[in-house]
Amino acid sequence: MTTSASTTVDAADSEVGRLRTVMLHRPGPELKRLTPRNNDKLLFDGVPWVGRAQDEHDAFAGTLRDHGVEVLYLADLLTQTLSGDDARHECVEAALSDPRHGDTLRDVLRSHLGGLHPDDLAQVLMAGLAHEELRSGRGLTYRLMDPHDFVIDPLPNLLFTRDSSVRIGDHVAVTSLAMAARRRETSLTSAIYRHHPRFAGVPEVYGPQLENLEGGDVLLLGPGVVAVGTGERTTPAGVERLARNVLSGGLAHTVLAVPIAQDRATMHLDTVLTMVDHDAIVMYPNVADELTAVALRWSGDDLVVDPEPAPFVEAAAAAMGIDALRIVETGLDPVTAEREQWDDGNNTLAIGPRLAVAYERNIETNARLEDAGIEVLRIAGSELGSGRGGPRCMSCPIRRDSAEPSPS
Ligand SMILES: NC(=[NH2+])NCCC[C@H](N)C(=O)O
Repeated sequence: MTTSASTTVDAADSEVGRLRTVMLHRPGPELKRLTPRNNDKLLFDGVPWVGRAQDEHDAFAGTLRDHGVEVLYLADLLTQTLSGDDARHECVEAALSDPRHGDTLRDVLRSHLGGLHPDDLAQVLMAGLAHEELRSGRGLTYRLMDPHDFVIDPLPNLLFTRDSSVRIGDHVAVTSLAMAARRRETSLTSAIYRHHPRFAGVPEVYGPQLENLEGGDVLLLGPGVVAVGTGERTTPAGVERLARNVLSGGLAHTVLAVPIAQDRATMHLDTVLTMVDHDAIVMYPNVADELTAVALRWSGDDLVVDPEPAPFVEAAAAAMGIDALRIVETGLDPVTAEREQWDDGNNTLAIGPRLAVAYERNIETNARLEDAGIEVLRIAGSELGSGRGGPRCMSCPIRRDSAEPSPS
């Protein structure tokens, strides 16, 4: 049996090593900005009941803490980070880089943000700023804006901390988000990793100015093996860049590029499969059965791309050095599977091998997980789920025990 090596450094080399520290974002005022007019643009499928979403999220965090996981909140880290001038400057300039502003409004905003206490600045950077909240607004842009417009757009998808940064080994990849509604998120995560003392000096293996790459597409299949989905969010160029950086830096020996359909239902690889044990995944058969993978490796000083794609499950097992991946299928019949996939039935968060957090509503998938020997910690997600994300994408592991067998 594989045992885990306990670690004291921030690192992760799998999706299932015992989870020690995680970064979450408790939904806040940015969710109150969602209306039927803007929810599509802001990538939510509805208008959540914010108080209930917070209760659900608190229960999620409570479940993690009950299992010994340290929970760090993005909002706290950001507020602490913003007490430094450099971080403040970076985050403010990122908010002001919106070409809609024009010079006059940008100057007004710069002086408004410059006067805010770190607590208030963090709130504005996360929840945005409505036209009517900027009392000092002036100039043509300001005058012609609709009173309902945002001078700074809110970031309701901060909730999905998995997407804006990923641990790969002891490095961090700050990603490059594809959708306009999310792009500014990485200015905040980037500032946290660069300037917060908790993360001082963490080596970076990717950055927000690079080709599109989102954390929901990145799966650490096991030590040395990284699968990266490419579809609606991560581009093939993003996979190639990450592979180059990860392989040349010795953080992995194989990267598997996994094409997925360019659909909302399958926006990230973690919507169709996630790991629940060292050698087991939960996956959506309607899609995942057809998945292929192209293996990338490093030879000498260049990327070597396998000439032929292989079925994903076979390529994954080969790269991981195991006979086969055990597969737990989403749902029951194809319709239940489709419903439970949509409700993030595959988007489970492993706290350790064979121990996973899942939305309670995915009854059939959870039953199948239990039949396969996976303990399921059920959480409510009726409101949280309206952003189309589950326990995995609402969590960014900072530290997991290594999945490598510990030396005996
Ligand atoms: N890794 C994930 N599955 N993330 C879900 C992100 C959902 C978010 N509303 C978006 O569209 O970006």
